[in-house]
Amino acid sequence: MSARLIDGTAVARRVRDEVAKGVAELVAQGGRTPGLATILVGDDPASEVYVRNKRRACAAAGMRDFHRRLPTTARQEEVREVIAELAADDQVSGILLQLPVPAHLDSEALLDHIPYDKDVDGLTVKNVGRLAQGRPGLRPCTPAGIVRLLDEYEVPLAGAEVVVVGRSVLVGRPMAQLVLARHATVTVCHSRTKDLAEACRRADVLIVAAGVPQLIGRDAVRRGAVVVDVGIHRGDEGLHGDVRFEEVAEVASLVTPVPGGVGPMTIAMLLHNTLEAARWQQGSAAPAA
Ligand SMILES: NC(=O)C1=CN([C@@H]2O[C@H](COP(=O)(O)OP(=O)(O)OC[C@H]3O[C@@H](n4cnc5c(N)ncnc54)[C@H](OP(=O)(O)O)[C@@H]3O)[C@@H](O)[C@H]2O)C=CC1
Ligand SMILES: Nc1nc(=O)c2c([nH]1)NC[C@@H]1CN(c3ccc(C(=O)N[C@@H](CCC(=O)O)C(=O)O)cc3)C=[N+]21
Repeated sequence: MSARLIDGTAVARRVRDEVAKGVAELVAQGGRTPGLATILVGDDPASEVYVRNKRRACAAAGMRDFHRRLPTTARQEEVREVIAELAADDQVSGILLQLPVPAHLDSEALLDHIPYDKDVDGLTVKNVGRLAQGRPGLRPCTPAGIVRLLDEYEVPLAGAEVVVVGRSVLVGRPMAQLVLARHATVTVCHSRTKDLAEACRRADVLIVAAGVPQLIGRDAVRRGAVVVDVGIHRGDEGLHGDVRFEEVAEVASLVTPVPGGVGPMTIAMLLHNTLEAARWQQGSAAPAA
């Protein structure tokens, strides 16, 4: 392996320490303690793990932990009422509806009930629009965490060719917007892209969020490129991403591992967003781009 590893666990620890400091400062200045409310509908085991980790991290940073658990059978109105109650509670700075929700629920309609200044996932129409317009607002955690990782490793984005594989509302689209705001030349690939490997070979920075195990091999990576693997797949022998790590590490200059890459940053940025949201609600400016 010739690539250097991007250590997401280490950077995430730094971000979490910064947040803990920020929380203590806010409280020392007489502000309200930030609080994160997580909503989990149903009993998907992976979602349970994620939500548990988010809640722990939140408590470790000195924030209040609010949690609502609803059964798989919960009706749209029941979830909406829970969101409304949390929206009205000024101890709650951030509201996160864990996705996916059971298929009979309309997740877009539910997200729209989260006040935009408590939308720590950055998924409401208001924050998505703010990002698209290049205005300040709360940004989706995973792509924001990736930008932070690239900054920490001094990967230049201005003028760089960035290829994003995936166009989901949670990851691919906001990822493309964030690097565009940093003056990258952006290509977004998806399941209808004609020649994926060819498109990927353009990349100085290749960000893969397709949710397909082993999708990206060395034929899709230009020598010296930076490769960020967002995918998470739970196999018998542990976690894997969307990238064939061993072979890609032979040609890339920097690569994120799974686990220990993007995942820990997602949680760290959620805490960051919760602190920013609390400040915003208490009179500070909107979170900076
Ligand atoms: N590490 C972390 O913190 C996080 C990890 N994840 C993981 O990242 C992955 C992606 O998540 P998410 O964006 O929510 O997934 P979605 O399933 O919502 O989106 C996947 C995207 O990839 C595209 N795609 C699917 N197959 C191919 C293919 N063969 N070639 C090119 N593009 C393809 C789809 O295209 P189309 O639009 O045409 O269908 C779609 O745009 C998952 O493994 C998820 O578990 C997600 C969030 C956070
Ligand atoms: N509304 C919403 N917001 C999300 O941010 C969201 C979501 N729904 N649904 C699911 C995805 C997935 N996701 C991850 C978070 C942390 C790790 C993470 O911490 N991963 C560790 C490993 C953790 C483990 O061992 O399982 C790592 O990669 O090192 C991974 C994935 C957030 N998501």
